[in-house]
Amino acid sequence: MTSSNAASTQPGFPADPHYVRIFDTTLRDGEQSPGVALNHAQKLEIGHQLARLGVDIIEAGFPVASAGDLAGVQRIAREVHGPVIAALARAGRADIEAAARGVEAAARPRIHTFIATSPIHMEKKLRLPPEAVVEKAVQAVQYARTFVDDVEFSAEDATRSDTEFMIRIFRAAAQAGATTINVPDTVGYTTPEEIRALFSRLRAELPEHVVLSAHCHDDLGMAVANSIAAAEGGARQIECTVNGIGERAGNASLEEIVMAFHTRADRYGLSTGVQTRELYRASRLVSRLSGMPVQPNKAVVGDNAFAHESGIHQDGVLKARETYEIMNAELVGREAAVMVMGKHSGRAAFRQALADLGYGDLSEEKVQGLFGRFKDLADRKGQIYAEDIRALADSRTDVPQTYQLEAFQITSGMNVEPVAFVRLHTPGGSRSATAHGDGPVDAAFQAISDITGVQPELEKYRIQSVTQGDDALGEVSITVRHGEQYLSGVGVATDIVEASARAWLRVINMIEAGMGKEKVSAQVGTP
Ligand SMILES: CC(=O)SCCNC(=O)CCNC(=O)[C@H](O)C(C)(C)COP(=O)(O)OP(=O)(O)OC[C@H]1O[C@@H](n2cnc3c(N)ncnc32)[C@H](O)[C@@H]1OP(=O)(O)O
Ligand SMILES: CC(C)C(=O)C(=O)O
Ligand SMILES: [Mg+2]
Repeated sequence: MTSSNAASTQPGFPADPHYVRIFDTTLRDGEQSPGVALNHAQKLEIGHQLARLGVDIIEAGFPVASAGDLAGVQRIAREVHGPVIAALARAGRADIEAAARGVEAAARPRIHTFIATSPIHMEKKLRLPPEAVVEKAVQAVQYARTFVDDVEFSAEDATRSDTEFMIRIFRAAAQAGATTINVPDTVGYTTPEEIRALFSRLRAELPEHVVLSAHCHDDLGMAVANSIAAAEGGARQIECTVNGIGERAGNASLEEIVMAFHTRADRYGLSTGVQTRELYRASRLVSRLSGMPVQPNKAVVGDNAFAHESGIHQDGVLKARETYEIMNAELVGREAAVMVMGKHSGRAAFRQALADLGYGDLSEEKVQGLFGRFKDLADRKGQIYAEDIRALADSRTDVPQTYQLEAFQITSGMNVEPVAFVRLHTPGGSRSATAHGDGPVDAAFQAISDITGVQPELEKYRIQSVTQGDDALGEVSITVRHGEQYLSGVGVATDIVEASARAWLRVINMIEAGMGKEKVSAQVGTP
């Protein structure tokens, strides 16, 4: 269990001492991601989604940065209802006035003012002695309080600052009227142990009425762990962004923090007001509007976060979802777990995939046969889509495999006569032939016919892609005439010449088996 915080009694916020406020800074720190610039309409769309999500505070921008930023903050303050609307300001009158103008229309406005407190920032960047920094901080908070009741003060680069100096400046800021004291790990330098201890100390040293806040960056990949550790130490506000976007490696990811508190309530005993079912929608929206894709293996919202490809995992999930899922996909607004079919998949998932596609009536023997072919295909193709499985299942019509394709090689190009080398497994053993043709497919047909001695006439030839992706399956459908007989066949493979050769071989095997009719249709899959 985490230490409690008597400061959670500020008006407008839940009084529960174990409630952690979510301060979303996607529109301010998130927008500071290199290359991201959101227009007003986009900011507003995200703002409305953040309100639906139930965040407590939206930091809408940094109004002194530009007239456009000010107008964007003003629009959110006017149109987004529910959360507190905050604006950022350096410790200076012009910034604070701009921030005040930005949030003046909000029902619950906040000014967030900051100044750096680490030796390197004070000396090299601000070029101010510590005394002057404290004075500027106090003046900034006091001036901000002349506009709004809710003022947040941040000590930029806090985690590289001297703790005693920080306590001093925080006490002064609280005395000047700051209601929230924020501790940014501006450069992502701290560790969970360090920040937990820092917050415990600050909680003990600072007046109870101020809320302590953590603002962590992800330079060492610890932003979420550090935010949670800060909460264990007494933070009751966490600053974060959707998808963890932000300066450099980004900020702490909102969805990960929220789901950590939710999933491990037994460990932390903390809660947030976030509607978890809106998380995925928020993630997609921010990704689309910011142009920053979400990595597939991203926790909670990545494409693979609820996908299973390994047979052992799939079998477990089919028997009981909880075997391999600690969260329910629906709880974060996603569709239920996805079974990705590939070379690591097992029979249980394959059987289920067949049943889902309407092939639940196949005998166990048929399923076993198809499973072997599925594995071969997966080895060659990687991911297997529903269409691939359908194509496999549809190819089950039994045609004696008198001839089987063993290997082929094509030479083709511009101003070169196409040549095909084909090797077949025949009743008399392996046999091969090389043939020329009008094109590579024609050459392959010719080589097969030379080996088998069966020479049907091609009546129709159609090719289409039956699956998605760079390695999609091509499906070739042919109709041939052999004497008075008409035969149709389909070949499926990742290589279109191979798909064509398989279709051709299929009809030849049908001819050999005396299956030719006036109109016969058959299908063939890979091997
Ligand atoms: C950790 C963070 O995320 S902080 C927020 C970072 N976000 C941004 O910077 C985005 C918006 N920024 C901007 O548009 C511009 O930088 C502005 C409008 C804020 C300032 O622009 P400029 O006046 O051209 O100043 P510039 O950016 O070159 O330098 C920053 C100045 O602010 C000073 N400064 C930095 N932080 C603070 C602070 N918290 N309080 C007071 N002054 C500060 C610097 O010392 C420097 O002052 P100097 O010009 O006297 O040396
Ligand atoms: C302005 C402050 C809160 C900040 O973004 C940081 O220090 O990272
Ligand atoms: Mg930041």
